[in-house]
Amino acid sequence: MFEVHGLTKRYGDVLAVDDLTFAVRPGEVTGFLGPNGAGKSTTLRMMLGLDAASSGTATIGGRPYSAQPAPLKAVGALLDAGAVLPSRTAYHHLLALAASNGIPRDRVAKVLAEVGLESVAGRRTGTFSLGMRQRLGIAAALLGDPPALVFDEPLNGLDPEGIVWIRGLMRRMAAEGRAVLMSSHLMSEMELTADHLIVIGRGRLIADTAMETFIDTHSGREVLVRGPRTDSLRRMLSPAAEVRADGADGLVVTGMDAAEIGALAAKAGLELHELTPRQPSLEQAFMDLTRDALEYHAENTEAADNTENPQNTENTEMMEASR
Ligand SMILES: Nc1ncnc2c1ncn2[C@@H]1O[C@H](COP(=O)(O)OP(=O)(O)OP(=O)(O)O)[C@@H](O)[C@H]1O
Repeated sequence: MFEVHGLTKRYGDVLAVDDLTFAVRPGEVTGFLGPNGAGKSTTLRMMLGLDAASSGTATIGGRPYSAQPAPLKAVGALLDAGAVLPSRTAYHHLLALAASNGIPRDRVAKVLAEVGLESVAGRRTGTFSLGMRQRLGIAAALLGDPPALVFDEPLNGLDPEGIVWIRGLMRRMAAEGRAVLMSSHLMSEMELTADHLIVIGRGRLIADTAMETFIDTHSGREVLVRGPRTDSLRRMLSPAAEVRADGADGLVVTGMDAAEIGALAAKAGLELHELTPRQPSLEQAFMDLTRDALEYHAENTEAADNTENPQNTENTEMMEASR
């Protein structure tokens, strides 16, 4: 549905997007991830014809955005929720968009109901909260009932109910066969929402893979072990596994599974009080993968404290060349 090929953007000396190639499939929610300044918004703007590419192409359903006869029917997008005339009511904002794209006016009421803004449809958007503006931006994206949707940080400003609603909406849009591309820094939400991930760092593609594969490959599986004799346990497990302390009586072990650790402990006659495989998270996998691509980070962040993950060097293997 979306195809990006060799997409590159230079702003003077800054290479914001560097030879990006990827595709976004229909029927899936694809998460678009990258640290601050990685080039996500620039890529989305080029895909939507809001910025000219220095080189490369971006198409939606085989055509560039500028060649779409009715753009809102081809792709719905929320990039900047603030980009609305403050003096216009929500209803008139959507009505103007519908009129300029040949969309029947009854869609306006439908999308206002869909995003929960019916009761404030007659209010000027200048009086809207950030979350209300986000909902209005989503209504605009849905207006043309398009087969492709792009959302840049759609969760900004949404309350917990709104976040759960967005999750359901994205899943439903994908289940209806649409291609959904969504950027967000909220990893826990992304993990619940996306099927596939495209990760960029410093403008370059660093992963293009299914969510599950991404987490499995980029996050060392950990096992929490507790017992009264952590010193003996540590000696027994390293150097075969990577071991770090967790409180006075615990160890977090990477590189060995719970069964192996349990068997070794039993053989050595070491008492264990806990042996728990820990579910790796998208957040951990993302931080491990993108540590080298961070441009802006504070000192003493958790990312800097994490132990090294030897799998980081295998980033390029994650890219599915066949896609
Ligand atoms: N109009 C512009 N002029 C000059 N540089 C720009 C412009 N727009 C973006 N950049 C630069 O391009 C790079 C990528 O920015 P972009 O906004 O695309 O990143 P991002 O991944 O969306 O970041 P964030 O997660 O912080 O929103 C940054 O170095 C940014 O400073």
